[in-house]
Amino acid sequence: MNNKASRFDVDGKPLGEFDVADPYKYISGFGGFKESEALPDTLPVGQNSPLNPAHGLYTEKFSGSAFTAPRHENLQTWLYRILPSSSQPTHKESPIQPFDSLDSLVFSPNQNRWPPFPSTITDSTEPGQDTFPYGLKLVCGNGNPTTKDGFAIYTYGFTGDMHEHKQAFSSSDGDLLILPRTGDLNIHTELGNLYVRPNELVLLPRGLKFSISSHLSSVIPAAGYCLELFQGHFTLPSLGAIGSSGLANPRDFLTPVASFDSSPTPDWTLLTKFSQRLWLSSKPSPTPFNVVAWHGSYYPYKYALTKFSPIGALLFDHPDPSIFTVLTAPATTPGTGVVDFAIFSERWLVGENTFRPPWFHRNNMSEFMGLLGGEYDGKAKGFLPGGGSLHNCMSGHGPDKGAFEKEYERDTEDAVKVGEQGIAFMWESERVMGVSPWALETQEEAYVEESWGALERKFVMPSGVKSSVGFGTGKKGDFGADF
Ligand SMILES: O=C(O)Cc1cc(O)ccc1O
Ligand SMILES: [Fe+2]
Repeated sequence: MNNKASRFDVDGKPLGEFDVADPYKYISGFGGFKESEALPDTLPVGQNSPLNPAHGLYTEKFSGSAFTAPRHENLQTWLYRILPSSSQPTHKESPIQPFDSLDSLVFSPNQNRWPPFPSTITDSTEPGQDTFPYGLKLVCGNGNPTTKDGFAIYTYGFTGDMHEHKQAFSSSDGDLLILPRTGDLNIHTELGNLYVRPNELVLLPRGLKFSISSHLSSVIPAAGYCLELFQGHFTLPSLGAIGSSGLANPRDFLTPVASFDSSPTPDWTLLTKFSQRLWLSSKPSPTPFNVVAWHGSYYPYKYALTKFSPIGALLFDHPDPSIFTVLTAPATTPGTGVVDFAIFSERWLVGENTFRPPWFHRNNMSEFMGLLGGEYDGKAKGFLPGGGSLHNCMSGHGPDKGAFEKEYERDTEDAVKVGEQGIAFMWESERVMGVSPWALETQEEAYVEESWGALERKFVMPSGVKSSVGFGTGKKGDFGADF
């Protein structure tokens, strides 16, 4: 495995000179019970809510599921903190509302493609209104956070520093899955700190307060993709016949260790996304990053996509993209995702007598795709790093003419390495996706025509066969069944 695909600026040039080592410590492993304490002897022994918690801390429960959820889906964490969340100031609705409403989504059978999304989203010049929460822009989705139903897909871009402005953000609407494309994310959370680079994912669960800065933002804006999951949580896919390892291996998921700020000064602003609206703390709050120790099963994590171990066809035919599933958020229909997250990363294509790029297809599931760098082997032209595409339920798509012709003319069976320069990803859903008015305006009008309009007929009728085999005029007596 190499890490060539690790870092790119907005034009796709490697960013090596800005490389910074991840300064934080993590606990490894996907899911399950974890514990961490920033001060020794903080976690209670043999119980959760002792009469007098260590060091004069308060006990607070933080849950990601109903108390009564089945054990394997039950997500609860105990926090031992300097002050509980209830002591933080109440909220008032923000005069600035950065989040476009899901009520205005437009549903269309047409295919969509976007050129690179802008890396500066907010045009506000007010101090503090150029940070991550203000830089989220709704692209598409389906659902409603008040009924914990569905998801939303955003592009983001920001230059402001939440740490500097002492802003802590949380979404009560859902879990945030962030894929940075440019700019490292230095993230402080209630449960500890994460350093997330392009080609890594970070999952910040519903309700977790966090603050993001990007040390590169003075050079280039931090930009990327974000999915907010209103319904359930992501989990690793079952591997079935693959066996017990491969794809995203559980040990490569990293959760931060506890880390806290003991400052009593009330100089923080709490920003809360609640029912698609932004709320601000009614008065300055002391830091929410005051959790000294925690234990439980509800926490943030990060994962380097370059650690994904792809599994594929070794002899012939192109398999379904579900073999590249990193994480899945299960729907109620068994085997189906509210959102499946798949990646097309560095891998060898080896199929013999096989059209190796994706086939032409139209699917029951709807597919949003993005590109974190380089090229996607399914497209020759126009699908660019930082851009996106949406192929909704039953919308025909597949390789563009360039990719199709190149493969059709291939006269060698040599194995080919693809995905070395960057990773394409797909958020696939059982839901039909609606597109925001902003995204409709910024999409490329000529996408379909440019990609597939010039596909040539290659059909050759075998000699001696009538031109309407089996297909009559429909008029009386002409059923066409005369071949
Ligand atoms: O549309 C796409 O490019 C995504 C995709 C990839 C693939 O290998 C098979 C099916 C599919 O939808
Ligand atoms: Fe597809």
